Amino acid sequence: MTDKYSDGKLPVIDISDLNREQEIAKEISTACKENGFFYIKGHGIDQSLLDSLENKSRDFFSHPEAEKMQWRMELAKQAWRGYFPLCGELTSNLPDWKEGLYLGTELDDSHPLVQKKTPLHGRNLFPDFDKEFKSTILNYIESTTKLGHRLMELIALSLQLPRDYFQSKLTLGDPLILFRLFNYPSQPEPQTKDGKPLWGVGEHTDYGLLTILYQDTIGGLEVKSRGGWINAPPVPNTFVINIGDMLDRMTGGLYRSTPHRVRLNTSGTDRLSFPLFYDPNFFVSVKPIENLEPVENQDDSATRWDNFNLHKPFEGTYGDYLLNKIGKVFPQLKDDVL
Ligand SMILES: O=C(O)CCC(=O)C(=O)O
Ligand SMILES: [Fe+2]
Repeated sequence: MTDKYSDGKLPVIDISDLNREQEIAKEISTACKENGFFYIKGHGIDQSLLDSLENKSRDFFSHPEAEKMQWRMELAKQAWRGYFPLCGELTSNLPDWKEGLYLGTELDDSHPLVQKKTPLHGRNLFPDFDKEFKSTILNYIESTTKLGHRLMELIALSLQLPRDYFQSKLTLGDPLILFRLFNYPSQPEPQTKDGKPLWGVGEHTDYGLLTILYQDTIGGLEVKSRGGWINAPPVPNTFVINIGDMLDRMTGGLYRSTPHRVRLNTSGTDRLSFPLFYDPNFFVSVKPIENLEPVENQDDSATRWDNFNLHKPFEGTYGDYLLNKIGKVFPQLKDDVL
C-alpha cells in the first residue's frame, strides 16, 4: 500500500508483493512523473546490514582527518575512490559541508578494464580501523545493486516496456555503480562565504539512472517539487529513490530528474547518508526511448540548476558524459589524474 509521508508529498511504495507488480509499476509511474522522488519499503534488505554499515561508518568518520587521509582519493588515481575531507567537493561551484568516502564495484588489478586504466574502474580503498568494514560495504553494494536491477524492471514496466528493457539496452548486466558514505558534521552556526549560504550539498540533480539512498534519522534532504522545496525526512525501513539525468533524457522528460539539496546540519549530531548511484553501462551511448508520451517544454535548461539541456543530442558514451561532469566537482583531481 502507498502511504503519504514527508509533508504529505512523497509517496512510500511497497515493492514486496510480486502479485501486485502492475499496481506497483503504476505507483512508480505516478511518482516519477510528479516529483521523480519516492520511498520504497518491502525492499528485502536486512536492517542488520544497514545498522552495521551505519555504525561502522560513524566510527570511521569519528577519527581525526589526518588518519582518514591515509585513504585519500588521490591514491586511487583514475579509479576515483577514497576519502575526501570536509569541503573537498564542490556543487554548483560552492564547497559542500560534508566529508565522504567514495566507493564502487570492486575490480582487482588484473581486470582488463583496470589494466587499460579505464577511469572510474578499479579497487576500492577500504579503511581498516574495523576489519569488517570492507565486507559490510561489499555486502551492501551487492544487495543494493540487486535492488537496482529490480527497480529498473519495475521502471520498465511503468513505461509499458519489456521488463528487461534497461538491462538489454542500457546496463548490459553491468551498470556503473558508484557508492558513497557521507558525513555531514553538525554545525552550531550556519557557515557563509561571500555572503552565500553554504549547504550540506548544494542544489543539483544526479547524473545517472537511479539513486538508492539510505539515510540515518537526522534528516536534511530537500526536494524541489513543482510546488516548491519539500522535505524528504527519514522514514524507518525505507530507501529514498530518485531518478537521474539519464532517465530524464531517455524518457524525453516524462520522468524528471528533480533537483535536491541537503540543509546544513545544525542538529547537534552528525548526519550520515549512503547514496548508491545505479548508472548506465560506462560504454553505452544513451538514446531516447521511442514512442513514449510526448512532453511539452521538454527543454527545462532555463530553470535548471546547471542550465544544461539534457535533451540535446549527445554522441559520446555515458562514460564520456560522466567524466566531464565529475571534473567540475573535483577540479584538482581531474587535473592530476586525467
Ligand atoms: O545526503 C543526501 O541525503 C543526498 C546526497 C545527494 O544528493 C547526492 O550525493 O547526490
Ligand atoms: Fe543527489
